[in-house]
Amino acid sequence: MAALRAGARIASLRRCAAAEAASPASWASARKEVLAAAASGHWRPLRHWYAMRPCSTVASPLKGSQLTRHVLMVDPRGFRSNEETKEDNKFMSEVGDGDNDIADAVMEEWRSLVKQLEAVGVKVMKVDGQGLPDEVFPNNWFSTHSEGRLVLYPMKVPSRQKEVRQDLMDSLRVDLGYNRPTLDLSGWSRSGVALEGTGSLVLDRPGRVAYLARSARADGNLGELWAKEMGYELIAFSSHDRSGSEIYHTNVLMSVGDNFAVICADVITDEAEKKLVLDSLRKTGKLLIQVSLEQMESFACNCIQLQGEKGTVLAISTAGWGALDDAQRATIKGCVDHVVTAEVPIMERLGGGSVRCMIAELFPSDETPENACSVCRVQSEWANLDLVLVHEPGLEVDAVIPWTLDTMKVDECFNRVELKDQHRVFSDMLRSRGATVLHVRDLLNDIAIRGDWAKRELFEAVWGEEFVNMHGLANLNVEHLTTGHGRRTLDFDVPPLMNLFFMRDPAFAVPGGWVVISRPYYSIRQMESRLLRAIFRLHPALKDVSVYDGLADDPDVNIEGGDVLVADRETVLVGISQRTNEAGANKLAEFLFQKTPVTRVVKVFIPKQRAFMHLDTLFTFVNKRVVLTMPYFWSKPQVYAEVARRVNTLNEKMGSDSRQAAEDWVNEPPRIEVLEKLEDGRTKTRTYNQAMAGLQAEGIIEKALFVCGPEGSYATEEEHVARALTEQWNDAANVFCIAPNTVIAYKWCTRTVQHLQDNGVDVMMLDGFELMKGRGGARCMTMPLRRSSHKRATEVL
Ligand SMILES: NC(=[NH2+])NCCC[C@H](N)C(=O)O
Repeated sequence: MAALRAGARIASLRRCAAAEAASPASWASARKEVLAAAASGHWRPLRHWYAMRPCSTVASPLKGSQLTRHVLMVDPRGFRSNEETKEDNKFMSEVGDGDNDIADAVMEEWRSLVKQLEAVGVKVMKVDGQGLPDEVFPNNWFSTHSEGRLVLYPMKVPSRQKEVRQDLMDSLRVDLGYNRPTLDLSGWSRSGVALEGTGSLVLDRPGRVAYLARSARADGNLGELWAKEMGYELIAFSSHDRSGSEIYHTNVLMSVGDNFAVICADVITDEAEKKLVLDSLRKTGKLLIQVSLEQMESFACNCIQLQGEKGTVLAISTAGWGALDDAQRATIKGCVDHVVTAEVPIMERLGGGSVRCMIAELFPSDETPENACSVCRVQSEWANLDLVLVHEPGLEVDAVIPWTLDTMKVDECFNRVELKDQHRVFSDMLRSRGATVLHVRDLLNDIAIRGDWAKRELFEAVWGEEFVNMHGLANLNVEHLTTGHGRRTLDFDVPPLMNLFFMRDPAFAVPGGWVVISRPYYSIRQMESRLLRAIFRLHPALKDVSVYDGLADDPDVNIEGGDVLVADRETVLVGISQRTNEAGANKLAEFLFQKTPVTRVVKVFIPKQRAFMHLDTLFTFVNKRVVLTMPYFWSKPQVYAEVARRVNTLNEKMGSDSRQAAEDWVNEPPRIEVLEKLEDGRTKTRTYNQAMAGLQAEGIIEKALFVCGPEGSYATEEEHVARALTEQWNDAANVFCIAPNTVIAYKWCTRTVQHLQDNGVDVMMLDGFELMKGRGGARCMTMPLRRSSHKRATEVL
């Protein structure tokens, strides 16, 4: 599926590129917009990419090595002097004719460099070129990082943008164990902003410093974004060659090894900037080898230090090495174990790049899959919350009037201001224990701000191509994706997503790093799932998350996240309820057994009533194997039947015709059915008519706490159930476990809160009077994306 998606994405990017080429005006305005955003410091994508940086294993200073033994090189089968790059690459001195001879000769230069590197024990991954003129310089479009990350870069000219190879990246991601989201900056090229990989950025990896000579190929603002995202300090400066032009790539004027740096400081004309660069190199312990302008022009700085089998290696061209004087060469020899000098004169003259440019370093991930912190990792309902997605209710609330309550699936009209405020307090609570909180609205803006092509893709994914064409992209506003689209009050072409703040339901994370897209029961909620699917597909920091959308379009299936509880890494509970049917649960089980570590799916059959619309309205975890649920619900459903009968009598006496299906509690009591995946791939089923006893026998729960207090604490069981039904209606059972034994609960559910506290549960109380009118609690309002198993500092102390 990932490959398919990448294919579709590339196709649509091409479409957009073509559209932009056809309309230079919109291209120019997009560029202006982006640069204005850059200048004003509004880097929206940055904020979220940065926030999404996994918190426990962020690259720390002095982590990792400067040198690698693994490199990737692309053969120059399509090599030719590129008119497009010649414009600002002053190192290209000729344009070739006699193309055939050149191609052979350049291939020979490349092969002999590969051989020489291999001879000293550098491992070279050789990749067949696709026939593009400059693809022998792959270090410009991607870089790899031992923190488990790949970065893709925007190239200045169209012929070079084509070098970006998704297929290659997909296999590198697997082979080198990169389990963090790819930082894909390549889309910026559409806005005319370039940053050409380790051509533009010369990295001191352990020192976390990135040097950047500003040029048309090295945008300072984008460099800044890169540095923030990757945890580096950026040192940007201007440079000028002898004709006064900017030097096109930083890596032709400097090279940083692990203990030395070669640099032509004369080209840094601003004295303060020059001092900054040299001081930084000295401060980070580099022995400086300063070279002249002439030496730089012979590619003396376009060299790279690598790790060989028997010590470190400097790879440099014969021209570069030859241009150095004896003293400089002696100093370098004192810093490295071997020097490899490669004969690459044609490449240098016609390509304007030398040895360093041809080598893309591969830094395998130094994180094991187990401790790696990918974006999506949910293996329980209780581990510390790291990353969570929410939606703050906005103007969609205006669609709720007394006459639309049923359609909107809420039970009261809201006070808009209070509703928002209460949700903000909720987000703050989530943050207060260290979680990063993502908002749907921000993610949508992150996508759309990348350019019209991205906005189009987003609207087409959610509202369909026809709708977008009919209204015109310019008339569509990202805000409307949540608030609905209509011409007049309450006359909607697409409905407002009033229930989107119950983020739990439209999609849900399961073990194995997957997000599953739901298929909601009511059509008013189905658009929410489409929106979530688009976000996971298009947001740059989420698009590496594996998404299963096989349920989303299946008309036989109903499933909502409120019914799905991750008991542990191998066990998922699925409520069979008003909103989720057996077809949904079975198909989910099939997927989980095939693609994830889950081996047990427990179907929990509950009454199909609005009050218990999802399993999580009456059953949530507060800690490992500890749950909060309704009293007598699982063990003595006849108590509910009795309360229902009394209510029916009362209603009848009072002349009301409202009735409860009392006998259903006796005829179809809650029960569970366990599907287990066997070693041979087949599935075994066990049924327990006593659900609670079954969950205990399966080792899924050890202890239960009850809404409104412990069982046996009221004069009669009926009284307890009557009290509990009232608090449960206001989501007393729908608590959100933010860390082991720590939950967020509505403060109005006083009896339940008291009982939790009596049992040592840390309860964060939320004033949710408006929120609960929507008939959902704290768990309903969250979509956890990552929970970590490590202990937080506060727990260890
Ligand atoms: N996971 C939950 N319990 N979500 C509650 C959703 C409430 C929402 N008003 C609905 O009826 O759909």
